[in-house]
Amino acid sequence: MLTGKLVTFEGPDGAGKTSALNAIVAKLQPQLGDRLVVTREPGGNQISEAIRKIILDRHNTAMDDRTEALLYAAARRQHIVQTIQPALQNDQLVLCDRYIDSSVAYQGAGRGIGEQAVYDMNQFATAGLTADLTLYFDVDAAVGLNRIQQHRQNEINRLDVEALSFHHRVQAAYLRLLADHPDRIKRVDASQPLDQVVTQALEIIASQLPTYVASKGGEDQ
Ligand SMILES: Nc1ncnc2c1ncn2[C@@H]1O[C@H](COP(=O)(O)OP(=O)(O)OP(=O)(O)O)[C@@H](O)[C@H]1O
Ligand SMILES: Cc1cn([C@H]2C[C@H](O)[C@@H](COP(=O)(O)O)O2)c(=O)[nH]c1=O
Repeated sequence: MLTGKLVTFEGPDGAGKTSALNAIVAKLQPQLGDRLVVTREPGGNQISEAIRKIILDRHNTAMDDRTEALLYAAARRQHIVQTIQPALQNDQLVLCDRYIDSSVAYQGAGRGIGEQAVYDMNQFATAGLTADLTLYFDVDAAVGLNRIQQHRQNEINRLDVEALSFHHRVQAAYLRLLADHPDRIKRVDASQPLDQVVTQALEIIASQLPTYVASKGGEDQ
């Protein structure tokens, strides 16, 4: 039985997901210890990280859009089987940097393969494993890309260098997902300074998953 919880972090490139995730982990680690699992997509284990290298390599300009979608889904399948599922069976709280919504937004809308088609393909890959809670880091696509250009020049991948119109399609798809799944996806205002982003994200996690994370002023769990 999957008694743990899966929390996913989503948003446009440069929204600040990874920065916020690192700060959240620093705050939750003392409370949760081994009960906390932190991972990312594509990646999280040796096989999925190897697939990540192929997908994000800027030299792979010949990669077909459907090949890209299938590689993300393949990395996800391996990640679920090797990392996420065992942690959920072990009652752990899994914080995952990106998951299936990224595929729907980037491959479905960004590449134009079709959001429903990419979702359906991922149902095969995930066997229906859905996040319990998704934090959507909401920032304008241009602001996110600008942050990467200004501060993260050393880590620009094959998707980051796509045209602004691609990133706008991705952002629009995310906003549709947010509207369509109000129970699962919660908005974080990622245009705020990082410390405020982290506070808001932690408040949401505490309010949605009180058995894992004590809310501010509440008793430690
Ligand atoms: N709230 C913020 N305000 C200003 N800059 C920020 C904020 N959050 C993160 N940054 C900076 O923006 C850059 C991108 O942040 P980060 O890598 O956390 O984004 P990300 O959402 O994980 O991006 P990607 O999905 O492309 O990996 C980093 O240089 C980070 O220091
Ligand atoms: C999971 C997933 C990711 N992507 C894109 C989004 C980003 O541009 C990169 C991952 O890089 P990050 O620095 O780790 O955010 O991959 C995607 O297009 N589809 C997906 O399913």
